[in-house]
Amino acid sequence: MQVVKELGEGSGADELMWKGNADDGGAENPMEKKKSDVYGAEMLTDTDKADVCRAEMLKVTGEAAGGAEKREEPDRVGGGVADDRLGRFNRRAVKVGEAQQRVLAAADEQRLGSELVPLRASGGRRLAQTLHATSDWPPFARSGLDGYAVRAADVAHATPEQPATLRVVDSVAAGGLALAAVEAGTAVRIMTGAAVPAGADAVVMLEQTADAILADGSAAVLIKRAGLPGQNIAPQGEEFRLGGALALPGTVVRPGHVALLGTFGYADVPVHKQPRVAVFATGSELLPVEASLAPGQIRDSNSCMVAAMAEQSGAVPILCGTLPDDPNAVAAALARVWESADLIITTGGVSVGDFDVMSVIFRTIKNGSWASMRQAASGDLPLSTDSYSDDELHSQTDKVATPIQLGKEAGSRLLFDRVAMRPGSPTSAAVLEGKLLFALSGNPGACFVGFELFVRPALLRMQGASDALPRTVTAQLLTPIDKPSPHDRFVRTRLLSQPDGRLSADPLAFSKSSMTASIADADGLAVIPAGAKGADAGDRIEVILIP
Ligand SMILES: Nc1nc2c(c(=O)[nH]1)N[C@H]1C(S)=C(S)[C@@H](COP(=O)(O)OP(=O)(O)OC[C@H]3O[C@@H](n4cnc5c(N)ncnc54)[C@H](O)[C@@H]3O)O[C@H]1N2
Ligand code: MOO
Repeated sequence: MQVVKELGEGSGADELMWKGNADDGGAENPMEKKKSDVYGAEMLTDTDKADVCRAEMLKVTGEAAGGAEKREEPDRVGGGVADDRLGRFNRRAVKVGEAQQRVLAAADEQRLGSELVPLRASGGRRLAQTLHATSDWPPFARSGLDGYAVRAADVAHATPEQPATLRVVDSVAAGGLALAAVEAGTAVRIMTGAAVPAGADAVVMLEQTADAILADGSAAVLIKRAGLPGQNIAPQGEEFRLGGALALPGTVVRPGHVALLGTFGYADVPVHKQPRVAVFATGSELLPVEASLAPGQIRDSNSCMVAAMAEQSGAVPILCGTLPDDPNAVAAALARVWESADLIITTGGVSVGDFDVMSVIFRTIKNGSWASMRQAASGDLPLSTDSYSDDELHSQTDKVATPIQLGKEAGSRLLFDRVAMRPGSPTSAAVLEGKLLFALSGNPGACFVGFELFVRPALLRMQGASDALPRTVTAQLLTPIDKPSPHDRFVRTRLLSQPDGRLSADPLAFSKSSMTASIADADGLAVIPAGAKGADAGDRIEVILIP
């Protein structure tokens, strides 16, 4: 025990981990140079680093090299200090694209059902089925102007000097129907939007006519401009034919769709249900937004930011407040909210610190002991993660009346607990008893990026979006991003239009993982691929658009 403790406080492995994963401020780590020299850390992947850490720890604890594989076995809750440390570091980084695919596959399994909402409330929702035109549109040949419905043949040669004279047989307003048909030598006065009377095949605008009286005293019109068949008439079915598709499932209902659906009589619209998203912030340092600052404490800004982002993704956030750095309290809270949420997001406590509670929760999911922990934390067992071994846990759970299922059997599985990206490398995701759980970093910048890359796509997919991944554009980088990184980097940036119409990316200052200042100004996330160098000014780079 003593040896392990010493390792924890001063090992090169730990410092290497710190260096490799802390945000851009990591460059200021005074140990950086030394550790890079020893391990070539600049280009180590997280997996490499985890391996180095593991190897170092196994060496110190006296285990054979082959023991490393043994350590891949589930690390059990409460398995002792050495196990705990191994569990903390044994997190293999997956690439962003792979992590997104895992999230989308899980979200596919959790697509939400549909509901009918009033048309007025359908804006921003996603259609649950293809909607069709319920009639031709326009439903009748419609005048585009105020004027006279005529037979084009009657006015084919009309000029101001030699106008065509037509007897006016009727007048029709929008919403009405002419009683008389247009026959040779006659016209019907017509208003914009009215149905063109039978017999007419052209409408002449009022400005090209003059009123007249015939010898018999009846009303007439002088047509002073030649007309062509079809002029100023919107034919029936010009825009849509009965049964034609208006919009496909998954389409976001925009104002234009609302207009279409209103046009075709969809008073109620079938849309995907909105995911209910529970949002917890973990961290004993967190104060509610309305509280005054106290020494060492900060306000919980992540919860509301995440809630706003969830809303922007079509979800209904449920703000659940802050949780202390106590795994049992977190497990109990997750269990409590599980019923009323479709997806759960936590922020903070996901790294390797002593109080990183979400890492503990994720380890139980990873090793299949989540259900035990949940049950215990919910009050059925007096469990404390560090006071019970796994065996003790199981022997106690055997005694409870309702047999519990272990995590995997109950539909819980880890999707990833580390991503090869910066910021947000500790971002973790799991399926928790059939529902998606995301543990975003507490660092506001990393929290934001984690949401954009993983949570938003999940929420969109649950609402039926086929194009759930973030949209990207290509832009020219305005200022260099020099720092090499073993992981892809996602740098908050402003997007500007150049005179030639192309886009340029202007990386924002104060854009470290821990910083909040630049989030509000960001139009996009500049993607700087992993590599020994960053990116030069003038490079064409990919930028993820922030909605
Ligand atoms: N030894 C190591 N330390 C750290 C590593 C590592 O690999 N080894 N990773 C670093 C990286 S990268 C990140 S990112 C952070 C992630 O930390 P957590 O996600 O566990 O977040 P916390 O430690 O809880 O908080 C980090 C930071 O953010 C503030 N915070 C937390 N919650 C909120 C909130 N709701 N609203 C506003 N601000 C919040 C918190 O006070 C901290 O300052 O870990 C590095 N460390
Ligand atoms: O760099 Mo962490 O990955 O700061 O979010």
